[in-house]
Amino acid sequence: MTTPVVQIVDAAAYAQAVEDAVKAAAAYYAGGTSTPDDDAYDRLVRGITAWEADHPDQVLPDSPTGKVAGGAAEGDVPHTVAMLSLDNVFSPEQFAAWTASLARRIGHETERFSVEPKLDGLAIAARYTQGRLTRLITRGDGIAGEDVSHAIGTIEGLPDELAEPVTVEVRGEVLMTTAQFEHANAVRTAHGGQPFATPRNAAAGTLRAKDRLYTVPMTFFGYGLLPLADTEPVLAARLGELAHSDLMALAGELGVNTTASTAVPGITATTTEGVLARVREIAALRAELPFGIDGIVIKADLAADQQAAGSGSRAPRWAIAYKLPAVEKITRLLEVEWNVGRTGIIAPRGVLEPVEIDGSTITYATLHNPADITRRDLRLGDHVMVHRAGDVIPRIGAPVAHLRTGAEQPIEFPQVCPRCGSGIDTSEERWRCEQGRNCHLVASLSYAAGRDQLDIEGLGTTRVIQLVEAGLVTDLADLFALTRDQLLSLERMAETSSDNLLAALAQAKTQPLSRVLCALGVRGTGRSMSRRIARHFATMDNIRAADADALQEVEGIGAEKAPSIVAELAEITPLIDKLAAAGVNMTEPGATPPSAVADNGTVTVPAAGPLTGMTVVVTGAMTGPLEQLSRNQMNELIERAGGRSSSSVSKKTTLVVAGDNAGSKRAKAEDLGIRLATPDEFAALVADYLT
Ligand SMILES: NC(=O)c1ccc[n+]([C@@H]2O[C@H](COP(=O)([O-])OP(=O)(O)OC[C@H]3O[C@@H](n4cnc5c(N)ncnc54)[C@H](O)[C@@H]3O)[C@@H](O)[C@H]2O)c1
Ligand SMILES: [Zn+2]
Repeated sequence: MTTPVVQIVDAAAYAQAVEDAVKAAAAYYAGGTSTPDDDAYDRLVRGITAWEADHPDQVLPDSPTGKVAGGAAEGDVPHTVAMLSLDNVFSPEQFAAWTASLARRIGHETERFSVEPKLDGLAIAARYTQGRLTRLITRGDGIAGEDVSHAIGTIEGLPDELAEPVTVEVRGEVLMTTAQFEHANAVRTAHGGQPFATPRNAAAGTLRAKDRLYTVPMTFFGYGLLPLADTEPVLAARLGELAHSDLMALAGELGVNTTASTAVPGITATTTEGVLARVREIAALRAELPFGIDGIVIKADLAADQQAAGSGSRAPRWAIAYKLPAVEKITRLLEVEWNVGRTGIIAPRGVLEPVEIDGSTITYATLHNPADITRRDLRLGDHVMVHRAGDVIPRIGAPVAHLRTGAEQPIEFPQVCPRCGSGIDTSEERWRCEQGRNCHLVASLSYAAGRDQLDIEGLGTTRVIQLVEAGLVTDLADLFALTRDQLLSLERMAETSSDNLLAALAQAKTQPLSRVLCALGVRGTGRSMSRRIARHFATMDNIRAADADALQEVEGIGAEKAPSIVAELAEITPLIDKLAAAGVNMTEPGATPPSAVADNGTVTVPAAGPLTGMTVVVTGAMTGPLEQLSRNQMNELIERAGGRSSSSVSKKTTLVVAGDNAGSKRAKAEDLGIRLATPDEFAALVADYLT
């Protein structure tokens, strides 16, 4: 997982890159929001490193290379022992090379390794005087850090008082757990602040903030224990001799939180294989951890090995970070979709400008709920931090506010259920369709009653909801069993409307098979596909008898769609039977089944109509005898007359029916020299088929 470098071409570009990197690092360590994502920063630093390797005499003093915190952080409290960064490896091979170089340096194989998660927060030194926590210092530039003692009392796992009155320095990571991060952003935005983009960013910003009106908790994990100047000499000597794993046990006994309290406790291993096995285990658990990790830290466990290895100016030689792929990237939020779940939960989903995270391209990410969108102050067009760990659904974090251009648009929340049109219950953070589990039923009944399906006048969504809520209808077929008395028992249902609805239902039973099929809502069978299937098979029995191969004879049904249509039709067999029993028409007028081979061996060919062999496109407003026809009805008419309907003009088009205000389709037909007809001319052509 080595990201490509930024190519630096000349000294000016190099100077600019150094300036950019120092600026980014300064913001990064101070908890600012204006940082690039880590991959982008690392690419920049690799570019700087590469250029410096070729131009060693032109290295700028500000350069981030070879420095702790990229040279950007500072402070005025000197550290007892330098607080360093870590070098990285990215693969088992690189790790093996590191262990080999360590063995050469110390003159023998490393006897024992400690393996711990690399917590993704920021390093801190906590000084205890006779057991009391007196001072908190950031890592700073490694030599001196900033005093952040004001944060004492807000960091879980870092007790005010140790179990023993010892004078020691505890080092470790301050971070925000996922829950603490959510809480911090809620509190921050409630106080009018911008939400933090990442938990790391939130921890850095919170730790350094002095005069906040509110406090938000963070968590500490210790990974170092060392003596201070006035530590009692026996203890000081002991701390200098203990193995890292023993120091961690001691820290735990003193009351300091360590990784021992997590699902990925630090362990020791004596072989490279043992270390790598643990690396894999921790990587596999990463997505489930309640805090972020960005790798695994491997240390020579024994004090003697550490001393023999020594340290460089930026990192110790006895420890290494085995980096895991970045799980956070910045990309743009393009759109928000609202999906209704099985139980009626209406969940927003963000559509992203595609971004690659850990080897997969991410185009969607969850946004939880409307309150969350408001809390994060997200807008369409925003640059957002996207987080994806393992197989978990990617999440959208906060917007990167300083990248706003002013063209961002507010995200619109739905006013009615986007699936069935009912009201929305907004009393909880997770919005829900008022129909709950019935939402799907209401939506499918409303769809079936629609103009292009069974065209049942008087059966709009409101009426469907009424029927469903009264328990009168539990599926499509129940509609046809409704009685006058039942309808009259409903509110706002007078005699006339009841009779009208019954008449409309009776009429719906006579609709052609294509519309009945469409009304069933089988995936992949919209209006025109339903017509093609119905014309091809002529009867519902034939359709149901068809296997996937037979279905593929219908134009537009491929190897992928066919089996799913077959399976879905099989699933709704009882419903289809119930509809047939209720008297719903199951044949397509004028169509002949494909294998209608007569006894004498001749195949019955469907009667040719005036449009046989033609592909017809309708555009503009219809007038005259065609005025009342919807686009769907026009297409039905074309197909009844033997033609093929299409919605776009191409070289294959044979006729374009162009009504008033016909636009680009007409122009294209003229360009291609395709025959044009007015609505009246067309009506005359298909007069026999107009019903
Ligand atoms: N996005 C940006 O603009 C930006 C700017 C600067 C740095 N960065 C990122 O920061 C990283 C470099 O930062 P760094 O110098 O803090 O180094 P680092 O985070 O890669 O590694 C060193 C740190 O690991 C931490 N750590 C966690 N668990 C540990 C454990 N068990 N034992 C010991 N240490 C442990 C300590 O805080 C230590 O200081 C780079 O990966 C870079 O991408 C990003
Ligand atoms: Zn609904």
